Amino acid sequence: MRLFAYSTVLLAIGALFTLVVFRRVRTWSRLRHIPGPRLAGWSRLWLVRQQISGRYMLKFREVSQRYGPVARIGPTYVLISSPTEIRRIWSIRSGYYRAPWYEGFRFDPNRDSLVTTIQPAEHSRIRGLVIPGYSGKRLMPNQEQVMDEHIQKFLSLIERRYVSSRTKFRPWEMARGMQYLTWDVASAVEFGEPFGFLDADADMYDAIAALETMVLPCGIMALLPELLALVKSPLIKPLLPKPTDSHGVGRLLGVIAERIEARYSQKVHRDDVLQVFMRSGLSRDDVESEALLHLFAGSDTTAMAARTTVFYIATCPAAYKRLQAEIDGVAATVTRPVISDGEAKGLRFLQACIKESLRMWPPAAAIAAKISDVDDVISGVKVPAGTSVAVSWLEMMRDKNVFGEDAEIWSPARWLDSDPETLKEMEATQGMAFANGSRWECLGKRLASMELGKVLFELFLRYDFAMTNPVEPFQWNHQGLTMHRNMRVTVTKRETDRDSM
Ligand code: HEM
Repeated sequence: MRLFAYSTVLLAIGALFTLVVFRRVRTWSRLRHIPGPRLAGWSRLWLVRQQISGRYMLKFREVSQRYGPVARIGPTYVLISSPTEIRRIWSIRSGYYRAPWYEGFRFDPNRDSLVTTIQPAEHSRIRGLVIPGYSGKRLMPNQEQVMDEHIQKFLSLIERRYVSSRTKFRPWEMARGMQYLTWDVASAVEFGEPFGFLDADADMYDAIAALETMVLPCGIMALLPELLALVKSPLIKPLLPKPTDSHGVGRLLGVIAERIEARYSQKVHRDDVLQVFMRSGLSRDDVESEALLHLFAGSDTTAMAARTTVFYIATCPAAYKRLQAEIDGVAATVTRPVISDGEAKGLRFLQACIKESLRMWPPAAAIAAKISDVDDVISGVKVPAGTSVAVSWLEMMRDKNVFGEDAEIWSPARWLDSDPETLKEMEATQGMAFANGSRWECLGKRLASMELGKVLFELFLRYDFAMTNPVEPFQWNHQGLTMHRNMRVTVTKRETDRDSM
């Protein structure tokens, strides 16, 4: 009897093992014609390892260079790098939609926001409802005014605390410093009231740091949906941050929940983004998700773009001089105390510096997998339906066929002296930094561009910037979004101290 029981168990284990092996081989063979790292074809653990390394943007580039424009990076994942093919796949009528990868980035594992909504019809419906909030029209006070107030606060903070001279050395940690600005702008635009990071000159409740640590688990859940299912389970859910926690993300969520509750119970009325979302016809749960997305999607991306631009300018003397000459040329005639958005947009070299920085290091360079229900041919390679198609951002943005032999170099002048045909191709490729022309085109592009133009103009008008530690100017970690640490900058006043340092 016992022998019978043992052999039944052994048989069951054997059958299960055979089934697993059979399914693995079947999955592997669907993309066996596509080259890539060997382990990647068999297991998602290769991708998980890249995610954990905090460097996958670089690794993806290496893979594209080694294996070509279509490379296999997972049992059901391919990585593509051709700018024209990426634009085609992301275009509105391509038939591609978001892969389940996006679901790993839900704020609440049981609820979607616009950015995690996969089904195209549902995505279009929500997008249509939130667009008025992002357009910034008819909001009071207008978003430019709100932004100007915060930029003034930001400049006054630098002036008070972070200007160095020969007798004072007060380096500025630009990574966090820029985040305080963008988080306060985003919250003020959304709720009519900032979180107060600039006033505190601190990461209030350690919320930004806590959020940064959450990106890695989200990235892993995006690759392993089984884990997402576990997180939804009653076993794990109680361990997740709650709005009642006194620190970190929990506290931040608590502040946001209080603000939303005050609005719904009509204790407060303001004509801001939140109010527009509430009037849009979204359910209260959806308003909460979209409010979080508005904050999270815009703050760190914009901060990252701003500090990368300062870094590139500070390390390129030719561009530095040209930018300062452009700024000085208009300084006496532009709107004070903060340049207007229209005026900043008219400064061609300033805009070229921003564009070039977004090209060299696109802030939202995630796996961003898209999927199709029909077979496709990408760069001449057959890609079966149901394959998740990821983007090799650096390889695309540094494509020599588009940007020329010096594609590897940060050179804003390329945006001013290229012929119209080349420029058109460059614009279309670089525009992918905001997913331009796609059904997922960034809804915050207007706000981000306004903030970048204004803040960079005002910073370079007043100050000189040098990386405090040129040997290791910063540390960084890439989890789809690049997070900088210890990006210490020496800020000096242009008029007085420039020549004496
Ligand atoms: C330099 C700054 C920014 C960059 C580079 C950027 C980039 C992007 C990219 C590439 C996407 C497409 C994501 C995908 O589908 O995989 C996206 C989507 C989105 N962005 Fe931005 N973004 C920036 C700033 C902002 C700001 C300031 C906001 C909010 C105020 C914002 C809100 C959104 C939203 C809501 C979406 C989702 C659109 C949709 O699914 O239809 N972004 N962004």
